[in-house]
Amino acid sequence: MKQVVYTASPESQQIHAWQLQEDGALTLLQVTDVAGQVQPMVVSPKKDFLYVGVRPNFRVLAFRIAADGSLSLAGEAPLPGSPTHISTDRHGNYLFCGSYNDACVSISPIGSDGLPQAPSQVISGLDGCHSANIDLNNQTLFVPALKQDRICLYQLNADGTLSPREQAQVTTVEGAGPRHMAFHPNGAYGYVVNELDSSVDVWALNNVHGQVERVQSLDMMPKDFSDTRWAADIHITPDGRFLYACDRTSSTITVFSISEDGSVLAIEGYQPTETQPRGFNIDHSGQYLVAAGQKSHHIEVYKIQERGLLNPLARYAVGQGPMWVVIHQL
Ligand SMILES: O=C1O[C@H](COP(=O)(O)O)[C@@H](O)[C@H](O)[C@H]1O
Repeated sequence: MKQVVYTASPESQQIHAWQLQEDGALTLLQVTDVAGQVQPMVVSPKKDFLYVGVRPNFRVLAFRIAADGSLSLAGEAPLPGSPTHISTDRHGNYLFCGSYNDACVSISPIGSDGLPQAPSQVISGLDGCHSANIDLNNQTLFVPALKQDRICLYQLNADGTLSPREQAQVTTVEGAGPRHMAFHPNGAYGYVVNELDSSVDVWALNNVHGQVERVQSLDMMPKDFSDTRWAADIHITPDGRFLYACDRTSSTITVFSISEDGSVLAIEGYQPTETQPRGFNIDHSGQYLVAAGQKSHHIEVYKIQERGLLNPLARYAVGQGPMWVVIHQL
């Protein structure tokens, strides 16, 4: 399996592209200098573009991905606010952007050429909007509004509009601060990391009443942790067996195992990692996890072991302030 790891370093305005070798080693392929602070990134479902949110001139850049994984700028489109998180629908027809500072989520059509266009709809009033996550059947967009302790639920309509679902939102524990989300591969459960209390919630996406419902909340920090909680990212292995979430104050990745049906999490361990891990990701084979240290200016590769525990392999200097990691299967 040939894979490329992309890291975004906004302070030095660079995207690093690394070949991920079969043994987990990284080889630098390309450094792309970008006119702007690069932050969230996502690979198109058709695997031909890397979309990158930049600031302070808020826009999405579309980089064409060559056969070896190297990038070339192909186009750009405006965004309605500072891009905190970008994603696409499952078919690559629409790009979603969540903006924390501008409290909105937007949808932008993606042309048949793969290039995103200007937003066709902007939904405001989402204080601390932190991500936009389409479910596996491409029907419901989950949008955590961190400062409102709620996750808004929108239906993605055939005409490319978003409208509130009949169940328009779910709420977290007060002060939790929902941030990022991962879906179980069976499509029945979603996992949300809460920034402000460093907890993880398990959401049943279609309970017996056809509703989204919280079925478990777990503290992701060790029992003796007493500092400020500041969680960031969450990812699941492709086989749905393990889940990972990171906390930036303690620079820790918490390892969870997942019950076979996806409904129950259990903590397996805590992995010390790069200083202030704001972003990480898991490779497509489910063997490696790559974490970025926003304050260490390094990324670190881990081998995923039995019970999901992490074995550090090597660390690599990247640009300044790395905070987003995407892994692309060529
Ligand atoms: O995690 C966080 O994210 C928000 C939004 O980030 P931004 O890069 O879109 O500005 C940030 O303001 C907050 O302080 C931080 O904890």
